[in-house]
Amino acid sequence: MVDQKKVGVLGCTGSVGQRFILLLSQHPYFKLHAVGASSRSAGKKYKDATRWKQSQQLPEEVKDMIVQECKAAAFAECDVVFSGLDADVAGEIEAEFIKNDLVVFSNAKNYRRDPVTPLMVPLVNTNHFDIIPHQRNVKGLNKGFLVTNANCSTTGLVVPLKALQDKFGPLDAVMVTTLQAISGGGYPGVPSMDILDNVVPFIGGEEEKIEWETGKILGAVNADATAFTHVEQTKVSAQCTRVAVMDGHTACVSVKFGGAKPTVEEVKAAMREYSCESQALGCPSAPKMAIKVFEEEDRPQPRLDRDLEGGYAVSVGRVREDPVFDIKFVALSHNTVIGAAGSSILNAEVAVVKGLL
Ligand SMILES: NC(=O)C1=CN([C@@H]2O[C@H](COP(=O)(O)OP(=O)(O)OC[C@H]3O[C@@H](n4cnc5c(N)ncnc54)[C@H](OP(=O)(O)O)[C@@H]3O)[C@@H](O)[C@H]2O)C=CC1
Ligand SMILES: N[C@@H](CC(=O)OP(=O)(O)O)C(=O)O
Repeated sequence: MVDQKKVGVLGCTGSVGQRFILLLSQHPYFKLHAVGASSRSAGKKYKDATRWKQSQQLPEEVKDMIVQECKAAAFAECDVVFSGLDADVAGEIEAEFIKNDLVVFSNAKNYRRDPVTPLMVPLVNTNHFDIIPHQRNVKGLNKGFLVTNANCSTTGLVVPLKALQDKFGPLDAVMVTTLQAISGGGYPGVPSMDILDNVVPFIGGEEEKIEWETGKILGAVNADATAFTHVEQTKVSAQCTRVAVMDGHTACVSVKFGGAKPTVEEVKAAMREYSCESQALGCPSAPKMAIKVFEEEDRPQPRLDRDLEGGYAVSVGRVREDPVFDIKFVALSHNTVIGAAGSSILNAEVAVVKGLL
């Protein structure tokens, strides 16, 4: 039995913020204590500040919470602060929280490349928590620390890649084409007249994030836990598109192995058997199966499969030989659960079990 920790949510009114509110309602480790957003929302009751866009009801206990300005003083009692802030403001606001020795789990891109900050996908690299004592030294922190989670498309990609890397060694090349849901752009997101009856073949900065973040996430922490060693061998090429799907990012992936090419059945088995630390630690949100491998020739599909394991698992299907690369497959992940808020929450659960909180 874990003593419930008081948690805050920054950016509580947004697409990711709303998902935090839902996932934290009735959470065994965490109790929502404070919520923050911009000065447009501050001072209002949550139910009046937010345009609730989730298919589940707004939890009763959150409706009348007063939205705070995103200042550390208003969150001083929180054991953990989850950030779903717009990247334009996340850098400065999260820095102020860290300076005040708070624990921040961020969804924003601002500190993902920081050399002492983990870029963590909870189904892949929770061992990167090992750097936290060093981060505290570098930043002069006592109990606070900062962990970021990855870009949502990167998240859905690196889970199957990690299963393959663990089993068959470092990969040589990965080519990925994404079909990304509109909720990935926040609310109100892409105008309806741009996305209906259409595919938009550009998401600013997305391809570069996938190509860079993969190497840090699949990499290691060095021997004295002071730096991350990126995987340099695996070259990643990404093309990203926005499609008229509400939630759930699809990725069409081709892989070239560094060593001998495994069979399709060996690849499927490696993914089915893959397990990770957040599962081994018994974290409440960890999926039973990190990767669900479909045999049906027309799966996974966002509408049918995005909520598998509450959105915390990655679905893979159509595993087959690639005549140019070695193997190709389709992966699907829920962009606001395992791709965003759920990732932060599961990372924080691991931190609780590891005694970092
Ligand atoms: N959506 C997704 O699938 C994913 C998103 N992310 C990242 O998560 C973050 C949030 O994304 P998303 O929820 O989609 O974005 P939204 O645009 O839906 O929400 C942004 C939030 O930031 C708040 N905000 C804006 N300006 C300020 C300010 N000046 N001070 C304080 N708060 C402010 C907004 O509050 P208000 O309502 O008051 O304006 C709102 O709560 C981004 O950094 C995004 O890149 C990461 C992975 C996936
Ligand atoms: N760009 C992603 C969501 C996102 O905000 O990503 P990031 O946190 O890497 O900026 C999408 O459009 O689906």
